Amino acid sequence: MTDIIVCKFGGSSVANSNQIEKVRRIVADDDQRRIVVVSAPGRIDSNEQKITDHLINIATGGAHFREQRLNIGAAASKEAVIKRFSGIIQDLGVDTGNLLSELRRDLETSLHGERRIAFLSSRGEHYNARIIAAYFASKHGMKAEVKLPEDFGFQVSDEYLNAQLLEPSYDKIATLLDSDVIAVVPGFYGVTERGEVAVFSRGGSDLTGSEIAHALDAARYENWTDVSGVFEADPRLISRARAIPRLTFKEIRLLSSKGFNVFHLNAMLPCRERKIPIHIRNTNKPSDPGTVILSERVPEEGVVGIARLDNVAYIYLEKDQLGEEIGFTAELLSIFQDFGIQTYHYPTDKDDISVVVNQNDLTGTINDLRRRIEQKLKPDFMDVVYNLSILTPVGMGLKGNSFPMVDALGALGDAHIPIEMIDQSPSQICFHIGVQHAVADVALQILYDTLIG
Ligand SMILES: Nc1ncnc2c1ncn2[C@@H]1O[C@H](COP(=O)(O)OP(=O)(O)O)[C@@H](O)[C@H]1O
Ligand SMILES: N[C@@H](CC(=O)OP(=O)(O)O)C(=O)O
Repeated sequence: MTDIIVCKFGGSSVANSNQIEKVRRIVADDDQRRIVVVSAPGRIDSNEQKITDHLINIATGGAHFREQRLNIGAAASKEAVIKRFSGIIQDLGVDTGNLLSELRRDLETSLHGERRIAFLSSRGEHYNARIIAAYFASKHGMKAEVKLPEDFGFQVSDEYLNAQLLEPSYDKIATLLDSDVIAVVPGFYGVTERGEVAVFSRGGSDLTGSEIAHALDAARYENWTDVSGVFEADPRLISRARAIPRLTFKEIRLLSSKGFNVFHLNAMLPCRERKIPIHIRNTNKPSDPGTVILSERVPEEGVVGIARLDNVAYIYLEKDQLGEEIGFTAELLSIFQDFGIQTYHYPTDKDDISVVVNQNDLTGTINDLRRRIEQKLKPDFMDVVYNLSILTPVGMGLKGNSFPMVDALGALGDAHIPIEMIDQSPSQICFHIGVQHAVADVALQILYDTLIG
């Protein structure tokens, strides 16, 4: 293990010059903080959009915001991106040469399809890292340099919008420590073998930081955001929720995959492999203790957090003895795979099965999907149920302890909340309760009060 700390600052921490100054102070405060991964500027306030969303909107000719029913065209997004970066440069008072003309040129790229979306959506991180490194170095005499993925060889697969890091990158990442400068690295993107830009899935700067921590065998991976750690429930939904002091890698994996969007669900994997603690901290309150994520902890409670996933649908099939038909489930799941639809659970019984999915993935494909299932598997009955929310209590203390599950169902029953689905995870450290979206707020509140509050 080295004594290096890898820090990642999320979009909210680098959204404007005030935030960037807070980042500079945090980095300067500990000389072990040698790697600084930065995101694109995030929201300054809730009616602003993230720069990455503006960039995707430019790439898609305005379709990205149209899908979210936002009336912001591609030209307006272009203006917003340029305005935000020129504002940051001006407010920081830093000389960035012809960086803004480079940005304008990049926004006019002639790339098409996924390559276009990947390239444009990476520009937020790319330009922010260059500006932040210039600010660190020129204004305060810090020894800092930008290290771009295309220069040091952060190589990824050519799945342009869902890239994976390639093995040779690990040796290249190690070269970041060749000199004693602080390396400012843009998160979220890498380059393919052919030198094209490919991005991780959304929120993927967390992954950049985690992969770098892994490659350098860092002492710690600090993930700086705008909340004081991982909360027991989304703090926007449960105002009483508190930061969780300690979580295991397994617990954060389950919470992130079931709706906590504070930390990318795959970002714990590279750290887990080398037992590198992850520390989630608040850029606006650096003295708050935050949440530490590690290999093991002694649970003092049953449930440590409750995640919520909205926009869930399931496809339900009935066919006599399908549960005995070897290969039925495999064939059904391969149809979803052919349509590029990720499946979450597939509870099965003797004569029926349901497949749980993100309902946005069914937009535009559901009719073709149904047709293909009918042709291939000839079910007796098929139905699609939309607008569910899945609530997932998680905690190491649930293993072998069914009381919280009983309490949860009892409390929802007392409140006459209809339950659409129940499922216990094979690990026994979480269970899922599906309810109609319309009652999800009340149901989450009841579960919080019963299991944690
Ligand atoms: N359980 C949770 N604990 C903490 N934050 C959560 C949780 N669930 C959702 N969030 C939201 O995640 C946000 C932080 O994630 P994100 O917006 O990706 O930050 P960043 O811009 O730092 O990458 C918080 O502001 C909070 O609204
Ligand atoms: N900017 C990218 C990657 C990222 O990780 O952003 P953030 O740190 O703001 O979640 C996105 O919006 O998806």
